[in-house]
Amino acid sequence: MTLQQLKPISNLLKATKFWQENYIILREFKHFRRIAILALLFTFTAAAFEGFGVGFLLAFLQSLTDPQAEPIQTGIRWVDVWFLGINASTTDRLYRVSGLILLVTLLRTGFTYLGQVYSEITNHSLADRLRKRLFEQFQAVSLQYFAKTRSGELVNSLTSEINQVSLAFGITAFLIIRGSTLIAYLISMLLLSWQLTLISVMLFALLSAAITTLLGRVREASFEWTKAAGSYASIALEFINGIRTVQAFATQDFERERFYAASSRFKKAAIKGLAASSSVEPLAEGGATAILVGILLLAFATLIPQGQLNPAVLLTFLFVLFRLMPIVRQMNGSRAQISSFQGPLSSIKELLRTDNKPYLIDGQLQFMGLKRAIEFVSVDFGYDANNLVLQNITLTIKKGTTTALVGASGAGKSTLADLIPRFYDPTAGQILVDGIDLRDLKINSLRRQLAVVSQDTFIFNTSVRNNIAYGTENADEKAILQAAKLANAWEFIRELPEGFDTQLGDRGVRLSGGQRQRIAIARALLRDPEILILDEATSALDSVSERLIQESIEKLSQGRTVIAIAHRLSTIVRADKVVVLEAGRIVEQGAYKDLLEQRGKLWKYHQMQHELGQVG
Ligand SMILES: Nc1ncnc2c1ncn2[C@@H]1O[C@H](COP(=O)(O)OP(=O)(O)OP(=O)(O)O)[C@@H](O)[C@H]1O
Repeated sequence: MTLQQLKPISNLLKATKFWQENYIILREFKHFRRIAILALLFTFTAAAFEGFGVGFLLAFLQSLTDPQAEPIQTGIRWVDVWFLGINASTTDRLYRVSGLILLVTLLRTGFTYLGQVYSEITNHSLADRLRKRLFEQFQAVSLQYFAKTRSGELVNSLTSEINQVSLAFGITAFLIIRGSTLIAYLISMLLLSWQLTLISVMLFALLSAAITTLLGRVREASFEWTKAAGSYASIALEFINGIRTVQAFATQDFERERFYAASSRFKKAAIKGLAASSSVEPLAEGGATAILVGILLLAFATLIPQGQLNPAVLLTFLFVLFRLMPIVRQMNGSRAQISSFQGPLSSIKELLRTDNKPYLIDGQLQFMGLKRAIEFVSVDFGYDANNLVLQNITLTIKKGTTTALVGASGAGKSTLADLIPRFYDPTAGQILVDGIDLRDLKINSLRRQLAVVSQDTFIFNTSVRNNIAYGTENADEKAILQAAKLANAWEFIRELPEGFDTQLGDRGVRLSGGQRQRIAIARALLRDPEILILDEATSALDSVSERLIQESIEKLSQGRTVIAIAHRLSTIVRADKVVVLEAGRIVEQGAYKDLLEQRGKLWKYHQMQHELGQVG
């Protein structure tokens, strides 16, 4: 069967509610559909052999219990003569049929094995695709999304929830595998005795209805469980990330309460979920045993005395029923498990949705470098629509100049700077680069010409060398060394146990604030950006580090267009333009000297800072 011939089947599938609800995940199967189809083919072949096995078993039992009766035949002459040995002696027939049973069993187990392996491959390929899709999603959404979402929940989704979703699909595959065996058995049962089959099916249907009601509760409990797990992960991550603050503020008791409460909520939700899902199997098992006993009694009381059933058929029927019962039980257990994965499933589906998240739409034009100026034209911005953080910003930043942003904490300096690399888009107004709207430029072509040096530079868990070369392709050793020297970082790198090869971050050496900043400066120097965004450190450094950093920042700033979130008087004095922000509005802008002469906001600000002995 070619993939083209499967089209009608896939169209039928797409019309189902199951497809529509899970479309966002199911469409991933197209990337490994051949493997998925092979898994199904192997599974169905194994089921077919299961059916043949039952037929041969009946032939065997009949030859054993009633050797005089007409041997069971398939109607295919050569099969009946050669394999079933209808013309041979009873003993010979028994040998041949036993051989057939053995052969069919071997083939069945072989195909079952292949079916399982291929469905596992399908399953893990799905998890892999989903992880990568989520990664792409997180890369594509605007930073605004992350400002509103708890990172612990996102980490939980990327790790544990994805696994649960892939497990849910693994179990679905298992249900298909077991379901096809079940069908093979049902067909065999119908051929053996339609009366007994009818009664069994009716009783099992009743049992299944009872289980379905129970599954509703399992599903509900699973949503609570997912919520509790996400919230726990979030609190745990916050606790680990904030451990220094927790200890410094002696808030261990407060954090303990929060952590314990989250952990207990998690425990309670998990117990509730597991209690609900675990009640399914015992119910299924008890019910199935009762059904089996009922059928036995019925057969002995009516069908056998009336001659409608011979003992060989009853024995085979019972054999099939015995084989069938664990399958029904496992299938019900699996249904319970799938229900308990509804929470993670819907959370992953929610994360994959693209219609309810903010995205930065990439532009078409290549940024070829700044020629004249960056202009803000009546720019408004708010992290949410009804709360503007920047209002009516009109500002020109000329190429090659340094612009210092000054203002009280929370005035909007960082937010204004964040609009230039398009971390966020303006809510109203425009930002123009040489007359072209920032939104029309290819984001990466713009960002490649830009470096941000900030006080909270992220140091990756890798070597010093890789940390400096981060974001610069094909950086050679000489250039890295030169950048480190210019950034005044070489002095301390040289002292590290393995120099440039020393591992930094979690697994290695921890750097001081000033050292981190010098790594950031070296990183920016190597990148050689045209536009530099400088978020000066507010934290006080010792005078030596301060001077070293100051010096390297001056080197870094030479010949570039610099936007500095300025806390140091030296930066403000050197700036070509000073922009004073107050509650998201520009209240003054101009040359430092001119503004001081005007005795306006900057002057007042300056006076105040002088009294405190600082500028920032
Ligand atoms: N991710 C965010 N989500 C929502 N609001 C934010 C976010 N980041 C900043 N804000 C808010 O925007 C306003 C401006 O913040 P911003 O960080 O730009 O100020 P700032 O002048 O740089 O302050 P500081 O000097 O303290 O860094 C503040 O009221 C702040 O609460």
